[in-house]
Amino acid sequence: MRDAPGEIEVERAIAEIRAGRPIILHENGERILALAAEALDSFYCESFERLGRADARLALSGPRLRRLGAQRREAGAVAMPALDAARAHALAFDSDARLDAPAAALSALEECALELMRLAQVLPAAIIAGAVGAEAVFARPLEAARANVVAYRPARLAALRIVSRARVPLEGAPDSEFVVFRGGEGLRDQVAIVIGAPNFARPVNVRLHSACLTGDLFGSLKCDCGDQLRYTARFMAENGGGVLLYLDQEGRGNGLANKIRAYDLQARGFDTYDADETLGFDNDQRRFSFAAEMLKLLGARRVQVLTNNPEKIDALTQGGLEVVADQRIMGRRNTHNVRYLAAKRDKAGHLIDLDRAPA
Ligand SMILES: Nc1nc2c(ncn2[C@@H]2O[C@H](COP(=O)(O)OP(=O)(O)OP(=O)(O)O)[C@@H](O)[C@H]2O)c(=O)[nH]1
Ligand SMILES: [Zn+2]
Repeated sequence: MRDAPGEIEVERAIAEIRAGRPIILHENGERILALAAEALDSFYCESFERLGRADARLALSGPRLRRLGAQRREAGAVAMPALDAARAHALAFDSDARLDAPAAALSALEECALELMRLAQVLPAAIIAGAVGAEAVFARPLEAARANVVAYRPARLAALRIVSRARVPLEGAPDSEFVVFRGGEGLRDQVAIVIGAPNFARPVNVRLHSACLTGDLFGSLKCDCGDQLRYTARFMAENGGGVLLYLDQEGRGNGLANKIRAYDLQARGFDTYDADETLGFDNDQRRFSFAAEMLKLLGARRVQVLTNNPEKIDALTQGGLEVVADQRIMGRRNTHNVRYLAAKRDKAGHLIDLDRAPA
């Protein structure tokens, strides 16, 4: 299957944003320059100045504006008549900053710029300016149509497909097959691990597991992910098989760099959700509809879900699967992760009974 031109354009725009270069977004003849706020440095300040206009704005997400003390709950933009990297960075991600100018509503193109920042997994804050004359100052900036950005997430869902599969024996689950999907969410492939020989005519054990490099791979003590992952594989191997989805949603969909930024804030006293909000993110960026599609592509219809997260159960039901049971799955509790687990229980409604977590 070949990607549509609109998707290719957005993928290139995402690569430009991640590389810290400005792009042009356009719709109906209106054109704006957008640059990730975290990429603004003295070079870009001078370049924007050479454009010769004082119309630059800093677009910020709703959570970030709330953190800065704004009254409005929606995303908004602050005027940046003289582009100043220190001020822009403070407003975009400094944990102590307060709003120093009023925030105005975003235009549709500015909203679109923030959506691209999220897709690119940089901080959701963008420097915006009119694009007139941009070609003379920046080396051929990439252009993307707003309509293509709007269509991108649904197109990625519809494009979900299996690209390869092979048997990979795992410790504790030697009869396992890795099935790799393209599409869905994030910047990389998705993985389904079919463990044993699940009988799809009966309710199948499933787990939706969002990637956690620190916990899954390195055994970080800050979360319970690694334990949950390994427990799931063993449980499925010993209980009639199952399907373990490993989803490219590092840091609740914020990406690894932003998760580590959040960890730095947590080291300074913020809990997991306050840290994300300080960086401009909602409690949870993840959507799980593509995970339901992966399960259906593998033949699952009725499922027993291993999770403490009610949103995953709702997403599978909404995605057309019949959830016949759900089962709690706890990693070990320790002094480093107990606050994280309690925050998930208290602020996000996860069904966590800390007294029953093994120490
Ligand atoms: N942003 C952010 N992400 C985190 C933090 N700690 C862990 N994560 C991410 O949170 C996600 C946890 O995903 P899952 O293991 O699927 O867990 P869950 O949504 O808690 O649900 P269940 O484990 O199924 O109950 C992973 O993407 C981790 O990388 C944190 O402090 N901040
Ligand atoms: Zn983790």
